[in-house]
Amino acid sequence: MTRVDPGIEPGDGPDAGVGTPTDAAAPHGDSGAAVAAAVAKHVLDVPDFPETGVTFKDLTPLFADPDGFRHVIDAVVEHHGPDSFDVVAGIEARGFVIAAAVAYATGTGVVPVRKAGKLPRRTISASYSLEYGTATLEVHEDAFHRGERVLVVDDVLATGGTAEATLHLVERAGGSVAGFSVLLELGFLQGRQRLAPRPVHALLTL
Ligand SMILES: O=P(O)(O)OC[C@H]1O[C@H](OP(=O)(O)OP(=O)(O)O)[C@H](O)[C@@H]1O
Ligand SMILES: Nc1ncnc2[nH]cnc12
Repeated sequence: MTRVDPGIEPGDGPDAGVGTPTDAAAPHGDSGAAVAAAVAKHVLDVPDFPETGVTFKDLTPLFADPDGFRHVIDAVVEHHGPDSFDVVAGIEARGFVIAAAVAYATGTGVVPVRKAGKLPRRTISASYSLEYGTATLEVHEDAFHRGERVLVVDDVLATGGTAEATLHLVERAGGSVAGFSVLLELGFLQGRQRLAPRPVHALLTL
């Protein structure tokens, strides 16, 4: 199946909400420069979203690009190697997209880590703050088997609040975090430090 490019270029239309290519002069990350460049190519910076002062990194063009998407999923799978985790936890919302593809490629399953109030059965929850506000994440209390090795995936690691809350949920639910994979890390926000000593794998670090 060939996807027709909608032909929208950064800078088309009114400025507000269009986005500009992210500034990654020498792209680097934990899977090497080529993978980092493949991510950077499809990231748009959206100023003042969702609130004034925040530059939002929009990865939806990366998900929509067939080569880009395949490239990043392959890089995550390759990094972790066979039999290094039992299940993939995807963080709502964009982490779901990555988790499903990684799980399919590795013959594992997906556990959704959801925003509060979305899961139908008994949950455990953890609240946290991020660049723009506070939120609560939940998993079903029986989401993980005891000792199950969990790969946690998301699109962006910024302050690390979201990932750290997920770490606590996995551990409280009886699992153990084998590692984190993100497509984009905002290194200046030092989220990685909050997750130490668990391994963090970022395809592009800005
Ligand atoms: O490292 P942190 O500072 O915690 O930020 C990272 C989180 O922020 C974004 O999600 P967001 O909370 O915007 O939710 P959404 O995916 O539902 O839009 C992103 O997808 C990560 O989950
Ligand atoms: N600047 C940002 N862009 C995209 N997702 C984010 N999550 C937290 N900060 C973010």
